[in-house]
Amino acid sequence: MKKTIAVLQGDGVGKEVTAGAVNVLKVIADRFDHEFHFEYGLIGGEAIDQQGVPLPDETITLCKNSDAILLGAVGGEKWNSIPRHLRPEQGLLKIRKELDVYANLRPVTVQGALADSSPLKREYVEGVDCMIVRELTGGLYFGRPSERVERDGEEAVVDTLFYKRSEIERILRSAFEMAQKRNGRVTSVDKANVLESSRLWREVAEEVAKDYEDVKLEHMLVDAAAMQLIRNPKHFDVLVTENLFGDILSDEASMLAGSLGMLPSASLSSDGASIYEPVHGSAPDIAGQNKANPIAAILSAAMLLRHSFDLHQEADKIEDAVESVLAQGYRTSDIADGEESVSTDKMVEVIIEAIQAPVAN
Ligand SMILES: NC(=O)c1ccc[n+]([C@@H]2O[C@H](COP(=O)([O-])OP(=O)(O)OC[C@H]3O[C@@H](n4cnc5c(N)ncnc54)[C@H](O)[C@@H]3O)[C@@H](O)[C@H]2O)c1
Ligand SMILES: CC(C)[C@H](C(=O)O)[C@@H](O)C(=O)O
Ligand SMILES: [Mg+2]
Repeated sequence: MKKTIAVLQGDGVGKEVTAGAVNVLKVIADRFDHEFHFEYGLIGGEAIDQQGVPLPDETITLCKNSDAILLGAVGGEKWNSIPRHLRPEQGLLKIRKELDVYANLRPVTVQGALADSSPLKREYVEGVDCMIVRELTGGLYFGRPSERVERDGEEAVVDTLFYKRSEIERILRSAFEMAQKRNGRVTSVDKANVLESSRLWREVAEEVAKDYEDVKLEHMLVDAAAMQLIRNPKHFDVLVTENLFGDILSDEASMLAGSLGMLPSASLSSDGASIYEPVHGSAPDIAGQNKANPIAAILSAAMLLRHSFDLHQEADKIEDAVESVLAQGYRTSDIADGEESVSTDKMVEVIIEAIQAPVAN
């Protein structure tokens, strides 16, 4: 198979972990006889430094002409004081919008070998297998106006939580379809006791549910969901929610898996290229130290193979390799529990060795 993959490494640890994921994909291409072309593009702080904008037009063109996009992370201290519309994060939001990748899948699975790395007890987290389906191109992040205003003679501010019915419906359909392939349960998370947007969300969820009789729908308020994720994480199969709630709940859920450095994601559009990126950010506190956990980025590459190229055996190979190195005891410092840890590069190296290892008969 011949494919072009756009690589947007971004800033901070984004560069380090994406380099690892690209190396893993090269090894997969070799082993399974595929041709992957990697084309690099600028995004985030690096793009601001080189071209004055967080998402140059060439990057958009590159992504639109590629079969899939592997992204690292954007942002960092250096760009924190520039105007908001020019910040690295705006580049990320813009590429998501340009490609219309509205369905952000964030699987939360707990590796058996890491069940003691979570702050929760092993019995609560072992066997957790939840799919967070986060709406990614609407809500508060994109609603207008979003600006400083003056009210009653003082400085004030307005952000807008805006959704069209069609935007709510399509993400809910993605969640129901996902549940059909999984364990048949959808938890729709909202704040319908307060927000009008959530009331419409709930109405649409009820309507959509009629088309999926094999799926059981429940509604949960977001504050309660945040609590249930800790109290009884195994309760969840597919958790679907709007943009901001999904952002927050997925970082929370990462602690079930032991670290934010473990969680991959896929951002899918209905047609066109999809984006694959770790859930975490540029981690300025550990950037440049060869310390970041590359597993979230590597598992994102596995999601790329599965969702964009239909290469399931290849994706399985990567996921099995990750599982096996963790079982052998390799840990980056975020999951080492104070025990001995390995560098980013070493973790990538052992994962690649596990991929290349001959299959036992
Ligand atoms: N998708 C993205 O590009 C993305 C996502 C989140 C945050 N950000 C940006 O990243 C910058 C830093 O944000 P933050 O510090 O709040 O969030 P962060 O996700 O970068 O880091 C939060 C914490 O998790 C740790 N961490 C993150 N990834 C890790 C990894 N792979 N291995 C080990 N530890 C890891 C960090 O060291 C830090 O302690 C900000 O500019 C923010 O806007 C970008
Ligand atoms: C950097 C930020 C805009 C982004 C988001 O909130 O979507 C990040 O937190 C994420 O989860 O990908
Ligand atoms: Mg986030």
